[in-house]
Amino acid sequence: MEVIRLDEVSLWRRTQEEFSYDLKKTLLSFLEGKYRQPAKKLVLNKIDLVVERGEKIGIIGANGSGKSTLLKIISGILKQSSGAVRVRGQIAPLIELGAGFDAEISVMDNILLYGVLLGFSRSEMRERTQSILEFAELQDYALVPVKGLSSGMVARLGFAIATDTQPDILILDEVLSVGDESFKNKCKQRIDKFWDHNATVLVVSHDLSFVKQSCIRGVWLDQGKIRFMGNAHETVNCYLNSLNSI
Ligand SMILES: Nc1ncnc2c1ncn2[C@@H]1O[C@H](COP(=O)(O)OP(=O)(O)OP(=O)(O)O)[C@@H](O)[C@H]1O
Repeated sequence: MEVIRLDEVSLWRRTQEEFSYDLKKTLLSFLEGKYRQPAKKLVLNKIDLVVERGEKIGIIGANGSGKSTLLKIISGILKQSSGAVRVRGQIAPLIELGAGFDAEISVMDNILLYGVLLGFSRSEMRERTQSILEFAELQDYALVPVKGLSSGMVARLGFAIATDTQPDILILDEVLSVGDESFKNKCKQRIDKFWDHNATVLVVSHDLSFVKQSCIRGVWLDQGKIRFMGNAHETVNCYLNSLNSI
């Protein structure tokens, strides 16, 4: 059964330089007749992707190739400029490293907040809090504001929350690159559990051996385009070969 379908999905984003334009400069250049349209970049370029229920897909590629953006489009955080996106089933929240949490409030309150956003009642979430803290190994940090955690700890918290709720579709961004070895193993086991439950898993990772080991299919993104798609081994090898030939 098809759970995700992207047809010719493209996304344009304004380039970062534009953010440094201040209003006065823009107005002045406009008055002088020199106004330029803000530069835009094609971040995703006609992506076609069909994901079947239960697939485990690893998304790889260079920095800036569009991997996280693709996950955001699938999760509905970003809207494509053109093309169609269809997703069937409950999708886990995509919690980016560092973002997504309120840094000023405690770990516990962030867990409750996320739960409520996901539609769980407060009492239900209170029950879940313990298992989330335990999995993330952050029991001693329950009352610490998130800004007091290391980036690896934030990633662990994100992973623990996203995977505690048994979603149909699990989407993970880079979490495995940040966790230490023992946490990585725990993550792998949990991901395997999702596999057993026939959940669909999409992972962005720079950890190519993880992609080879734990994913069935691989997608290699290159400058916003799918450069190669196939079984995970083939995809990783193809990507590595291209790096070696530079
Ligand atoms: N908030 C933003 N506004 C404008 N452009 C952005 C924004 N975030 C990312 N981009 C641009 O979109 C492109 C793709 O970024 P994306 O984060 O999806 O890449 P990535 O493959 O996940 O990279 P990495 O491996 O470094 O995490 C890059 O050119 C980046 O500069």
